[in-house]
Amino acid sequence: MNFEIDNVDLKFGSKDILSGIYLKAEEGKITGILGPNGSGKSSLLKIFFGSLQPQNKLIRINSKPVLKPLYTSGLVKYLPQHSLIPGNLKIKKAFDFYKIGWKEFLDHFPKFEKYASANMHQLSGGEKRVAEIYLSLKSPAKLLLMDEPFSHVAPLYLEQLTAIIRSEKSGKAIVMTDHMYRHITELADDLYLIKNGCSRKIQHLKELEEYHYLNPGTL
Ligand SMILES: Nc1ncnc2c1ncn2[C@@H]1O[C@H](COP(=O)(O)OP(=O)(O)OP(=O)(O)O)[C@@H](O)[C@H]1O
Repeated sequence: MNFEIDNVDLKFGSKDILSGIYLKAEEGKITGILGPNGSGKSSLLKIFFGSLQPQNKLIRINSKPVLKPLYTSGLVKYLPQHSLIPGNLKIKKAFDFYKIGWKEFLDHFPKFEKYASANMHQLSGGEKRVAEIYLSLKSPAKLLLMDEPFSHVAPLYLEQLTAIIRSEKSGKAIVMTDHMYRHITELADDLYLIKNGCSRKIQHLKELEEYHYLNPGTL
């Protein structure tokens, strides 16, 4: 299955944010989006999901236009930049709600055993993010949109999560953006840079320096 978003024009008031953006996400691949602060990455994910209405856009699934918001299709899961799960919900309830096995989660992350009867707000920011990323990855969605998944996550958990991401990608199209660009460049099969309102498909990492996303000599 493949998902395309095309001709995205977004303005807030008189400010142009995105102009003629194109991005393709394919099943079995991780599509990375990089871009400076305020370049419109979160907005693009919201538009893809269907929760933000731009001035113009076209979404296609397997080359066929889709006019209804994608979230109504049941095919897409969106991990927002900020919290996904309410703080007053018990973590085990969240796993029940998503129909994801708590025991299987503990096999990966045994340190969470102590939170078996805790509310989400009792977890640290990074721990909460680990649980949210895991729930998103294990969801049956065909398109997974992840907005800055790695913020606040410590290196050991990051290693485990990237292994799970690699093992889950075969049946999904995963789109992710993060300022921890090395994680994105290592994971991504396809990479886009959003800058000055435009999207560019990156073929060689050196282009990230040429387009002034990274300082010369960073790579
Ligand atoms: N609801 C809104 N109303 C007005 N302007 C907005 C709104 N949402 C976002 N913006 C503006 O749109 C631009 C793009 O924001 P967006 O959050 O999509 O960027 P981003 O690339 O995800 O940024 P960051 O990397 O800092 O999270 C910013 O200039 C932001 O101030």
